[in-house]
Amino acid sequence: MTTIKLHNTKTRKREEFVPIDPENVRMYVCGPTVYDRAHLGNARPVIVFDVLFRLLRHVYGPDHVTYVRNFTDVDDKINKRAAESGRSIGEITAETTQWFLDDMAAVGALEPNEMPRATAYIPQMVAMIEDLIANGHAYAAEGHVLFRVRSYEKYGALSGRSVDDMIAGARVEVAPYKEDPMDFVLWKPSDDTTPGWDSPWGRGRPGWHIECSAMADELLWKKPLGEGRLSDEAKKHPHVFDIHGGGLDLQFPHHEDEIAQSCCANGTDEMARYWLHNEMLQVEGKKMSKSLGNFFTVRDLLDQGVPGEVIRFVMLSTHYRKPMDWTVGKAEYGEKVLRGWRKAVKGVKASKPNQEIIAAIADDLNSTLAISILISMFHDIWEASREDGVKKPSEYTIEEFLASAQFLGLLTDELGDWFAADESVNLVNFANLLQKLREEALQTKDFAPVDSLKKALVEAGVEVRMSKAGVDLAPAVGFDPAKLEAIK
Ligand SMILES: Nc1ncnc2c1ncn2[C@@H]1O[C@H](COP(=O)(O)OP(=O)(O)OP(=O)(O)O)[C@@H](O)[C@H]1O
Ligand SMILES: [Zn+2]
Repeated sequence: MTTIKLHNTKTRKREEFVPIDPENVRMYVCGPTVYDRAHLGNARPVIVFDVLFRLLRHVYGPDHVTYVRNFTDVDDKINKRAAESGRSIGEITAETTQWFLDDMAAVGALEPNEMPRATAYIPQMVAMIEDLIANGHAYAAEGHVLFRVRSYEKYGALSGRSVDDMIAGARVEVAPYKEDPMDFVLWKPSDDTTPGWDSPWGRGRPGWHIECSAMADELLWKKPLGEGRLSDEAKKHPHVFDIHGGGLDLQFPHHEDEIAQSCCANGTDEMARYWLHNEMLQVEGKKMSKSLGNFFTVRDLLDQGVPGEVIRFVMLSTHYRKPMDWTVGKAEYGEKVLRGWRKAVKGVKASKPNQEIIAAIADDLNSTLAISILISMFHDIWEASREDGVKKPSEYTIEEFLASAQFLGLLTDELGDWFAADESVNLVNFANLLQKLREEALQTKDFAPVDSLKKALVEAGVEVRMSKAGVDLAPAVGFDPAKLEAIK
């Protein structure tokens, strides 16, 4: 069996991944707050953990992996958006959730097994908060319930920092009902204008962190246990699951708070075995984020004609624990490479992925290495097929190359529409027309019609080569068949 190694934030070490129950590998990743289109940064954890999901399914079998990613559909940012736009909260969250699913499918992410919405798990959150109050880790005050951070001595272990250091670096809200400024909200009161649910502390709504603790426990522990799916070994580690993921920006406070809530409510000494954090997608050295306003959405790029497959390729080219920038140059390069690959695998049936690719991903998700192996595999196969007499045999097959790319979620049928659209356009007619105009121009000495057609073709992303031998047209980077339609 393939050995998987993962960098565990908790120990700050690369460790061999050993699941609690290999028949039921369990992973939770924090999902989006649904009030706006996903920006490109939001797509990074989705793609990173999709690669891990594919690896786990490959190693343990697709029926033996449970991946849960939530939708935060109760949050003050959503309330604010609803108030500003005059639309209902339900309408905004339903629309944004669907946008997110469409945009993430466009970059080739498989859907997780469970995608719980926070508002469907309020009773579980209330029950967990009641447990925390009962065992002294939380207290109710003025309609709020707060987690007593100083009551959990391991608080801060994930980040490796002391509580005092963290307070110094964070914006903690001081409020009269708090025993300590560091204490965080588990429940807060709602007025008539904000969504609320009845609770032992009056009508209110949950704080952000509690939802992940409650939903992870419900879907990764209680549900599989109830269905009789967990092994005896797994039952020896109640409430604990294998992998918890998210962006590095969530490490503190969100993940520290999740750990504190889960461990204190469940009486465990860990929430998850392995904690993985992706680094940030940046814009000029700063995290791309909605609050900073320095973002563009995945949909913006798709609308500009950047194929979702190219976005995926560019993301995979940088290791998940390194910050990265999006550049036009990277997208152009990705499109060029993918166009060449897609041309070569037309009609090819995938066989089995190459072991080197799997080994690269199993080594702390080294997708950068996996992409460079794919590039050299392709080059090797191409060299072997040259018809200039200098053939050298390739150790790879094109079927294996295709399976290896598909293992990374590239060259799949689902992501192939952009290339099919390229292919369906017959450039020969344009080449003939250009040739005809050129011949006429040589007689009339009026080259304006030639120049104007050439300009329109270049604007549509067509590479135009004119020589004595004739006219040669080929799709280039940014090729947009829709613009060709307009020329007709
Ligand atoms: N620039 C980024 N690069 C990589 N991951 C990111 C980036 N921004 C957000 N994420 C991740 O996307 C997911 C959803 O984050 P969230 O909805 O809080 O977005 P956000 O842009 O950070 O919002 P805000 O600025 O309003 O806090 C989280 O897992 C988060 O870690
Ligand atoms: Zn979370």
